[in-house]
Amino acid sequence: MKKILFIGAGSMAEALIQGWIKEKVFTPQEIYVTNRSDKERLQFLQETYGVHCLFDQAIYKEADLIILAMKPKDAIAAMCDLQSKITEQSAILSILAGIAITTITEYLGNRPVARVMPNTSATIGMSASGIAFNNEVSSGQRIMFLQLLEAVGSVIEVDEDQLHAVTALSGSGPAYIYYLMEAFERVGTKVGLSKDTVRLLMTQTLAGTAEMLKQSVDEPDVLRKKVTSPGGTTEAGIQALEQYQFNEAIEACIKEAEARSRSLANG
Ligand SMILES: NC(=O)C1=CN([C@@H]2O[C@H](COP(=O)(O)OP(=O)(O)OC[C@H]3O[C@@H](n4cnc5c(N)ncnc54)[C@H](OP(=O)(O)O)[C@@H]3O)[C@@H](O)[C@H]2O)C=CC1
Ligand SMILES: O=C(O)[C@@H]1CCC=N1
Repeated sequence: MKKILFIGAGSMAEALIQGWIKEKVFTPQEIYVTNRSDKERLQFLQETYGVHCLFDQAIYKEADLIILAMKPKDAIAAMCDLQSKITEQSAILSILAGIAITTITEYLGNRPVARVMPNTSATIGMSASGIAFNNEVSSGQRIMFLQLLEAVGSVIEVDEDQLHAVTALSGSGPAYIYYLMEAFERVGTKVGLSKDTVRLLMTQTLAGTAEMLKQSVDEPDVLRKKVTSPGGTTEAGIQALEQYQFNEAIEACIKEAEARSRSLANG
């Protein structure tokens, strides 16, 4: 039986735990979770998913894989605490935004590290993840890491530096879409629909649009033009988006998020 140890028990740890258990990648008995101080949170995870949250210190040395899942600002303290507890062999999977692999090996020693940027849709097996490895990762371990992320969605290997952009786009991406949905629901009720009706219409519209982009050979602008009748409703809506500088807003959003990811490395 494997031993997978999560250091950090927040939203993203829970998303991966849920996804891996649902996809039968690990059994709950194979998963160990710890945090800094929030005992109620650990109790919730233990009761909800059946994972181990109270365990012997020996587990640190026995763990096959250690997952760094605390906030970037807490990473150095967590790694300082971890360094004497783990063996030289254990591999690391880091989901920390911004923190370089070299920072991890500086604190935890030279060892196999996969740096991953998943998103919370891992909960339902729909994450879009970026991944980068250090040279200590063997070809077998590389396959293992890729399979772990494929089990909870899609995964693409990128240069480590590109993970900042991945973080700004797909790591944070679900929040942008939820924010968009909040706006649709707010305005949808102003133009006469119930919130439930807006939710139903727009979740299906988002899902259908994503599927069209996956299946169609056409570029997004071609697909957009097929919706946009001259003098019609879509044209009026898009003109309003342009008037409110939609493109500038999106550019600022992604650039700010990317820059924040880079700055997280500096604490
Ligand atoms: N949320 C998201 O959508 C995504 C997050 N990420 C990355 O995942 C990481 C976690 O994010 P998220 O789950 O949102 O964070 P949360 O704030 O939800 O959870 C952070 C967890 O880390 C624990 N923690 C803090 N310090 C330590 C420590 N020294 N030792 C052990 N555990 C510690 C906290 O414990 P306690 O509560 O007891 O303090 C808490 O359980 C971040 O690095 C983030 O960049 C990546 C992709 C998407
Ligand atoms: O907001 C954050 O910093 C993390 C990284 C990507 C999503 N959440």
